[in-house]
Amino acid sequence: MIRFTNIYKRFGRLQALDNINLSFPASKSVALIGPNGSGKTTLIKSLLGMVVPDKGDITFKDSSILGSCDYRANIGYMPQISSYPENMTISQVMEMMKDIRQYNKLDEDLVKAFKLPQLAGKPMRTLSGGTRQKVSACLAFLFNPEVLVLDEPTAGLDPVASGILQDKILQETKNGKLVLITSHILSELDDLVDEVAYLQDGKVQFHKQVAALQAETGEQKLVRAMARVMENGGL
Ligand SMILES: Nc1ncnc2c1ncn2[C@@H]1O[C@H](COP(=O)(O)OP(=O)(O)OP(=O)(O)O)[C@@H](O)[C@H]1O
Repeated sequence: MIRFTNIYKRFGRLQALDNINLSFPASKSVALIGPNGSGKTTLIKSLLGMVVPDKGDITFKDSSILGSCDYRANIGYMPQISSYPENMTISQVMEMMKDIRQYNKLDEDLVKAFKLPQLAGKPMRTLSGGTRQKVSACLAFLFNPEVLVLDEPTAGLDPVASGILQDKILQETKNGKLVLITSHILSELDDLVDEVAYLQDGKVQFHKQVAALQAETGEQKLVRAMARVMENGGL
C-alpha cells in the first residue's frame, strides 16, 4: 500500500534518511522503532508531505505522492506534539476539521470511548496533556482514512485510554487499514504490531514480521527480542 524507494533526506551535514527502502501492505500494523534521532519522524513526515525527500520515491497504492496532495485525505495522522487553535473548544476544533475535510463516513468510536462530548466545551489551552492526546487520536481516526500514522500515540495516555486506543488499532487493522506506529515503549507494542522496521542513523537495520523475529530470537516479548538483536549486532 505504501512504498519508500531509495529515500534520502539531508539536514545540513546530517543525513537524516539514508537510502530507505520499505514497503508496507494493507491490513497490517507496523512499528517504526529506533533510537532518538534515528529518522522515524522524518520518515513519517516525508509520507505526510511535511518533509520533501532529496531523492527517491514514495508511492501510495502504486502512485507517487511526491508533488501531490490528494492522497493525504487517506491518511490520518496523530502527531507527537499537537498544535491547535488554543482558544477554540474541543467541539469547535472537531467541527472545523469536519468543515475542512472531505469524507464519506465519520468514525466516532474513539470520540465515544474517550467520552469527548462531556468535555466538548473546554478550550484547547485548558486541556491536560492526556486529553490533548485523546483529541489528536479522535481526529486521526475520525475521517476513516485507509492509513493511520501514529507518532508515540500512547505517550501521556492513562492505562485505560491506552487500552482503548490499542483495541481500536487492532480493530482497524482487521478492517483492512495500514497502521504505522512509532513508540519507544516496546511493551505497548506487544500483541499490537505485525511487523517491525528498525531504523538507526537514518538507515533501515531490518524490517521483519514480529513472528519471524520471535522465531529467530526465541523471545516472545518485543523488548527481549530487540535486545537479542542488538546483542547479535543485528540479524
Ligand atoms: N527540520 C530539521 N532541521 C534540522 N535537523 C532536523 C530536522 N528535523 C529532524 N532533524 C534531525 O534529523 C535527525 C532525525 O530526526 P527525527 O526527528 O526523524 O528522529 P526520530 O527517530 O523521530 O527521533 P525521536 O525518537 O527522538 O523522536 C535528528 O538528528 C534531528 O535532529
